[in-house]
Amino acid sequence: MESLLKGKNILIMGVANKRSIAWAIAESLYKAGARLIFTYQGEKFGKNLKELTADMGEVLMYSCDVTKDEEIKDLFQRLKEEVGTLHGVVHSIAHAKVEELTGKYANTSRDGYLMAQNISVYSLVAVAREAEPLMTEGGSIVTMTYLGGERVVKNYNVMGVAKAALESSVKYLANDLGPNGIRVNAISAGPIRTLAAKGVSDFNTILHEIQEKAPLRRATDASEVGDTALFLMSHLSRGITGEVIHVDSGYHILG
Ligand SMILES: CCCCCCc1ccc(Oc2ccc(Oc3cccc(O)n3)cc2)c(O)c1
Repeated sequence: MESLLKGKNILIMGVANKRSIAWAIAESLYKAGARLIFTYQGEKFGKNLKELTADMGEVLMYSCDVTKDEEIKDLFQRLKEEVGTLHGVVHSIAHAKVEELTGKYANTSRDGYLMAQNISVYSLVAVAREAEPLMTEGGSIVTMTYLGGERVVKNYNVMGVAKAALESSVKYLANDLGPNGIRVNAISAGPIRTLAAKGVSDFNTILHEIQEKAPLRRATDASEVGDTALFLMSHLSRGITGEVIHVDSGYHILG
């Protein structure tokens, strides 16, 4: 596996700390020989990232607030100058108001709905648009989704509707970018105890349910998602685009 991604430049957006799914993906891609570039949002996560990547040698990292088109444009302009060709993008960014990740979905506010869509869905559209011109040798874009975007999962609410839109966006982006050899896919991960997961009510209930009922009778480990991302970034998945791959111990197959 140490050379599957040799010579590939891959951008990873969304590392907050060592428990982030984006960090587990970074570890898998790094072990496969990729050259990693990171974006972070806010000084705290920037500091965490500097510490996490200390023994990775030269690593480029940029601050990027994905709610600002100018920041996305500037990011890719700098990547064009400092990296040149991009072979992959990992998008692991989402947000919703924590008070709207509990109770009735019908109580979602207009600005809460728009914020969830803006950060969790539209950011991928803008990133894909700006990344395309740098992906001159083709490539792969991967984003993160969850079962709550396909069917009702209690409390997931406004984020579920955002993930439904994200999964549809993946298909439309796959169609747009396919002619240039750029694939666009999503990984639907089972619940993993991340900083973000702290914002979802009753997370522990769902995690327990999976350990009891999922075909593999265990929760998803972030390294499983990391390795699936490695597959999606590599030549091995060259025939796959517009797809959602479930890495969830099989839980999604149950009624
Ligand atoms: C009730 C569902 C239990 C399983 C949820 C699995 C999961 C865990 C984390 C996920 O990612 C986020 C990302 C941001 C997010 O919004 C947040 C998180 C923390 C604070 C905050 O103000 N908003 C909620 C979930 C996600 O999309 C899905």
